[in-house]
Amino acid sequence: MKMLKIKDVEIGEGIPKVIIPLMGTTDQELLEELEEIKDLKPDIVEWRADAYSKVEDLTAIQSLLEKMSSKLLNIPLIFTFRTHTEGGMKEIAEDYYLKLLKTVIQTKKADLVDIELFTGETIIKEFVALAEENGVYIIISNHDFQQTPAKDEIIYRLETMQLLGGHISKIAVMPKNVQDILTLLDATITMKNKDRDHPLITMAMGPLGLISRLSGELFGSACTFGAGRTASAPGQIPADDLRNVLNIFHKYFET
Ligand SMILES: O=C1C[C@@](O)(C(=O)O)C[C@@H](O)[C@@H]1O
Repeated sequence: MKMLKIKDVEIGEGIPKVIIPLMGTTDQELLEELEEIKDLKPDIVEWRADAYSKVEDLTAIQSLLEKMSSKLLNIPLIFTFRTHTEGGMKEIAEDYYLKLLKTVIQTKKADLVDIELFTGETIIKEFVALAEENGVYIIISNHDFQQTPAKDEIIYRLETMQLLGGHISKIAVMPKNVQDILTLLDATITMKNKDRDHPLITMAMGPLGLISRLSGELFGSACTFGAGRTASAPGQIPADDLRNVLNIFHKYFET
């Protein structure tokens, strides 16, 4: 897996990088939350803007992004609006979703922007080109809160993300039993062994899926989400517990 270096963070190399989500709803809450999570030493911070009360105000988004990026300094920032159909907190029109992502990319204040695979191939390719012009990286993502697709389907989605030019591919699935976790891990290791040129992030959500959030160094998931003030998905454990396990794993792990 080729490594992607964003600021000083080497994604796809060594210990999986810990991403802490910001889930505040107001400017004040978000800025306080940001200070709080900085103490947890995140490798990367994700702003889950679908939780933000003023997400439909582009000027408010731009000004908050500026404040966040100036406070985060060398910590990369991901901008994510998780759509309602993929588990997000707010429903917005598709046109606005696209306008929002475009505005964020053009501010150049987020290092990475998340776009969902089902947005459509043509649009995604346009966003990848726009991001590259602006020095921003694209995570193409997919979330299944109902089930775990078959291994071939998971691989197909991750490969499609790569073919569309995304810089990182991410899939989150919901396991119904232990076998589903093996399916997700099997798809992940299969993709890792293809040795394509960009990092993957995979996870099984909910309490059953916890092992997938801890074992990325072995199976090939380059980043893992840990909760700061509030978890952004079921199954996320506190970031400091997560880091402890990742460190123990890394200490005794030999490639
Ligand atoms: O895509 C993801 C992964 C995630 O859903 C998780 O399961 O940790 C959490 C989200 O905030 C993030 O955008």
